[in-house]
Amino acid sequence: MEYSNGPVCIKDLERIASKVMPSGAWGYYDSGANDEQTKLDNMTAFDKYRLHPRMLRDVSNISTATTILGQPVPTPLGVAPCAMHKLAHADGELATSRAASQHGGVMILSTYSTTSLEKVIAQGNSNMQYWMQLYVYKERSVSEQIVRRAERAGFKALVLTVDAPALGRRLVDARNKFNPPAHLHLENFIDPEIVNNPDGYGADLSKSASETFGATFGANGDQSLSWENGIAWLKSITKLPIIVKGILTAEDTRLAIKYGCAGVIVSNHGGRQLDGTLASIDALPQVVEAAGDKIEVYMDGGIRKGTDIFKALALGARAVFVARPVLWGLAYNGEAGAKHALDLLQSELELTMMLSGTRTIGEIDDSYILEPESRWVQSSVRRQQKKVNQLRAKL
Ligand SMILES: Cc1cc2nc3c(=O)[nH]c(=O)nc-3n(C[C@H](O)[C@H](O)[C@H](O)COP(=O)(O)O)c2cc1C
Ligand SMILES: CCCCCCC(=O)C(=O)O
Repeated sequence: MEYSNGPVCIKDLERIASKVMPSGAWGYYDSGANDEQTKLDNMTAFDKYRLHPRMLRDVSNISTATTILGQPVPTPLGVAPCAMHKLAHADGELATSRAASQHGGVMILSTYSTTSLEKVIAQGNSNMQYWMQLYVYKERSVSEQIVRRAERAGFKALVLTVDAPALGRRLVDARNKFNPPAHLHLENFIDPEIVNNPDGYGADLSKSASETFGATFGANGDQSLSWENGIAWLKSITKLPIIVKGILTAEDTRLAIKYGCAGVIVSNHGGRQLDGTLASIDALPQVVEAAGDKIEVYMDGGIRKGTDIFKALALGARAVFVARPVLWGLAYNGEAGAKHALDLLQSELELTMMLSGTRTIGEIDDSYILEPESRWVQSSVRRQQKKVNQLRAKL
């Protein structure tokens, strides 16, 4: 698809990626679980929160600088962990890492990266923090060695994904009988020192092609993982801060505090795991309230515009992460495309801040947002409904 001046929003990138990617890979990136209710809710739920901007403030200088885990970063916008960036572009995670470095902030690298963690972090600079995403395996030594490598390479935190004891049921992948192309490798498992049977972990994806890769995923993960045997174990083997990804409730937030986590990511895995949960943005307030000032709260899921980022920050997220938009950028034009996706979101955030009368991230709070139950939103909804009814009556 041709855009004379290039894609001007994330939706443009999505359309292009859907055209240029092979259908199996596109389906894998795009799909949510089951009816995809949660995947869709993640995006549409933002619409319920209306902005409540203030005028006539000096907005000649806007800064998106903030701190994450006590370290300064130029922006609260980061890259969520995604498996297999080489499905989008041959340069894969190297391109994403270079793009993210020009932009600054946090990049979370998936364990199921198609580029080794050492190569990915080598593309970074002082504007960047890299966090390593983990799944905990039955064979704990495999997880432990990934932790050791991440520590040696300079990753600043570990992100334990807790919403995937098994892969969600993604009907598109099932229909497509999707398996990644055989030439791709899950490079973090290609290390004879750490994994006795790298192919058992899908390292050589051609070897797992006879079964679905979801089965490969499920076979190794420790489904008995719990707060006691998982978080406490991880804390016993590393000094890196632990962030738990996939939290949707106040109850689990309190447990994350109890077990000494540094932060939680409010996430439903982009709607790819349990279909029917709350949209991330709707789950955020209860997590923020339970977290107080004890741990940092981040969120991902459905962010496609600068106003979405602003709304998440207003509801208490310290930072937000995007997955599919970056993959779409990568599919469009490798490193430049991934950077384009991040640049679009960053510039839209800056514009939203300016138009809302906020100059710093610290100024953005819930006074800039009207929650769905607010009487102003309700009366606007009622007025719209009345117009719809009048139009219907004329038909
Ligand atoms: C193709 C794809 C692969 C993903 N792989 C991982 C992964 O390896 N580990 C993980 O914790 N989350 C993974 N996720 C979930 C994302 O980190 C994130 O939670 C979610 O996609 C955010 O929603 P968004 O895509 O609407 O931005 C993946 C998501 C996608 C779309
Ligand atoms: C054997 C590779 C499985 C990768 C699963 C990654 C993931 O979390 C996803 O949502 O997809």
